Amino acid sequence: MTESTLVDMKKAGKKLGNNIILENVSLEIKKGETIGIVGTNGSGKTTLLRLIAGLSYLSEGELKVMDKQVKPGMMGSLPENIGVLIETPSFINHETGLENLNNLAQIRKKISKQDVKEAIQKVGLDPMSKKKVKQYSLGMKQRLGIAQSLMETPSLVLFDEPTNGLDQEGRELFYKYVQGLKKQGTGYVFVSHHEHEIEAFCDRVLRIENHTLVPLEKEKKISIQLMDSADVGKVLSVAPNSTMEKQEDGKPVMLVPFTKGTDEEIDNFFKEIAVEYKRLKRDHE
Ligand SMILES: Nc1ncnc2c1ncn2[C@@H]1O[C@H](COP(=O)(O)OP(=O)(O)OP(=O)(O)O)[C@@H](O)[C@H]1O
Repeated sequence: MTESTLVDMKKAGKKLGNNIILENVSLEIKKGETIGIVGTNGSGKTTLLRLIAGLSYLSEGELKVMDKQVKPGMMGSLPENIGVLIETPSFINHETGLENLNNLAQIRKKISKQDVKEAIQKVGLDPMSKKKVKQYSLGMKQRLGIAQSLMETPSLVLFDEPTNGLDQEGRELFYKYVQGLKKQGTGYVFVSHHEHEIEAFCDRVLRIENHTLVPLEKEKKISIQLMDSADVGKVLSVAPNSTMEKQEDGKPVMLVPFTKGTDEEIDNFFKEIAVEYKRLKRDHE
């Protein structure tokens, strides 16, 4: 554990009733790192996030979050600078988005009303809208939940399926916002079923298998040529570890990292972000 460690989980175990959910889980997250967690339904992904957030406690092992030991009875003395979006965000329905976030910002009094407005703008919502949250669509609520979790520039953010319900624009804005804070040192844990999205975006991806965390096999890169040069930004927004290689016939060639995946799955990933491309080769081929 060093000064730049945000999360230090050692040999952690979690039982719920008589069921073992997690066993022998060790995880270290450093400043500015994006960690992806994948796994089948019911494998324990949300449980892991809840443990790190201090919403639930280990049955075995040790957990430090920003140097504070997380253990039963410490509610209220948890590290304050954690942003959390776990499950559906809940807001006061008869208030506007701005009113909701202003009220929440009052709890810690870390940011100004102007900061709240800017966070709402960053997710593509209008802070001055008179719409009450009850009139929001699912995607709008999700955008507001993202603004809430990021508005105070937390050191660590825990995201459970953050892009659920987001359209293409929402996802691009989300990744841009996340990437901006990452550069300032914010660390992230992403839980998602969109494996390719998470693999392209995160620095490291781990899978929960047989109750424990297993790193996904070493990164591979595929070489692609974009049909439209304007799409470079789109690829970088969801796969920031990609690199621009060269131009061929005026069209950019990029290397995009994937940990695994069939050709069809990778095609679907690019379809989802609406990028037309031609496959050149995989670097491991
Ligand atoms: N209160 C509880 N008591 C007993 N078992 C529980 C309880 N809550 C959850 N579980 C069990 O814990 C396991 C892990 O649940 P969790 O929600 O962490 O999985 P997940 O990987 O996030 O699933 P999903 O992909 O469906 O969101 C599941 O098998 C679930 O049945």
